[in-house]
Amino acid sequence: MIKKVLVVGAGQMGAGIAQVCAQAGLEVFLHDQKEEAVQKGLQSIGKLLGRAVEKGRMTEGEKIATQQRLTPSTSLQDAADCDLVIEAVVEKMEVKKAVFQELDGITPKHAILATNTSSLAITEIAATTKRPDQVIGMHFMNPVPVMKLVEIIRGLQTSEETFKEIEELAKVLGKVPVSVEDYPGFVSNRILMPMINEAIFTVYEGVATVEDVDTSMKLGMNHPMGPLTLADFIGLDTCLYIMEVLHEGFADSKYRPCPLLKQYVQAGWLGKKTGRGFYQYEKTTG
Ligand SMILES: CC(=O)CC(=O)SCCNC(=O)CCNC(=O)[C@H](O)C(C)(C)COP(=O)(O)OP(=O)(O)OC[C@H]1O[C@@H](n2cnc3c(N)ncnc32)[C@H](O)[C@@H]1OP(=O)(O)O
Ligand SMILES: NC(=O)C1=CN([C@@H]2O[C@H](COP(=O)(O)OP(=O)(O)OC[C@H]3O[C@@H](n4cnc5c(N)ncnc54)[C@H](OP(=O)(O)O)[C@@H]3O)[C@@H](O)[C@H]2O)C=CC1
Repeated sequence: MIKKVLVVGAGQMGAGIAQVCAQAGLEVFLHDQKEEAVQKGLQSIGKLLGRAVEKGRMTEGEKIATQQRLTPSTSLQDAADCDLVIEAVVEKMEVKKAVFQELDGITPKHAILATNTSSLAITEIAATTKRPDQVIGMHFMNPVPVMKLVEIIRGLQTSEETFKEIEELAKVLGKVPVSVEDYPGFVSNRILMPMINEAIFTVYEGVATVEDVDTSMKLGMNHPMGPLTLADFIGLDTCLYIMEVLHEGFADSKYRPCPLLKQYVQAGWLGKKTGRGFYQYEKTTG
């Protein structure tokens, strides 16, 4: 039974995951290397819980109880008595592997190690641990408190017991789980990211402006956000890493990342989180 969770990475995904876990009654550590990042994550959770109280979806008492279940962490040793770790650090294989190796040595034997990776191979991450049967993909969508879907990805070595526990947890969190096999980009990003990349190509080739591309998809296809607004929201670094995983994983040129996407990432224009991407933002979000 999963009661205590540590979330690694207090960025936009990690904070959202920590929030929904705490709201569901779990004890949660929110971990990042820097104290400042943890505090930023906790602040954003506090704001969203405040909004939930204003909207009448939660009482002030429930908000306080949720916040009391959230503990800041800057040491991975806090995972020593956790039943589950959900990793949400940057989308880079070598960084995730290092985190999983460290966690493997810290967490109790029964603990499940889950990754929120958008595209990377669960099988490869699992193979760096001594418990590959207890490693699994638990891919939440952004913004986590709002979006219902969780892709649950089995690595080649993932046990049925691990899969069932995580599937059950997703339901406890109020999410709808779908079962996905371990192929680059899984289902959601294999379909979404080439569309975003193509939208960037249309701007790169001068077919239309950023605004007109977004308007086409919003008003023409009823998408809630245009693809370039969505790319900024996801993070252009994350979009590029996912395209690179698809390109390399399928060895198919149809997944080549648009040069403009590469250039924006090189410039540090990562979207909403850095204040500039295809659009400009007030630099408030983390
Ligand atoms: C990259 C990956 O690996 C996978 C991914 O996640 S891909 C990204 C998937 N996500 C999407 O495609 C999101 C597409 N966009 C949307 O669905 C909507 O624009 C949206 C839900 C984000 C916002 O909805 P909206 O109607 O335009 O705006 P708004 O009315 O302000 O917000 C609707 C609700 O969402 C909440 N919300 C909006 N942004 C939020 C955020 N960043 N965090 C938490 N909650 C948020 C608002 O509080 C609001 O809730 P209430 O009405 O209950 O207060
Ligand atoms: N953005 C999205 O829409 C979605 C993203 N994902 C996936 O979630 C993961 C996180 O993405 P997102 O939240 O957007 O990214 P962010 O950049 O917002 O957050 C990542 C956080 O992890 C921290 N971090 C990096 N390395 C470590 C480490 N070794 N130990 C602890 N913390 C670390 C970063 O700190 P610092 O900045 O100091 O490096 C940062 O605070 C990625 O794998 C991404 O693919 C999944 C679904 C949707």
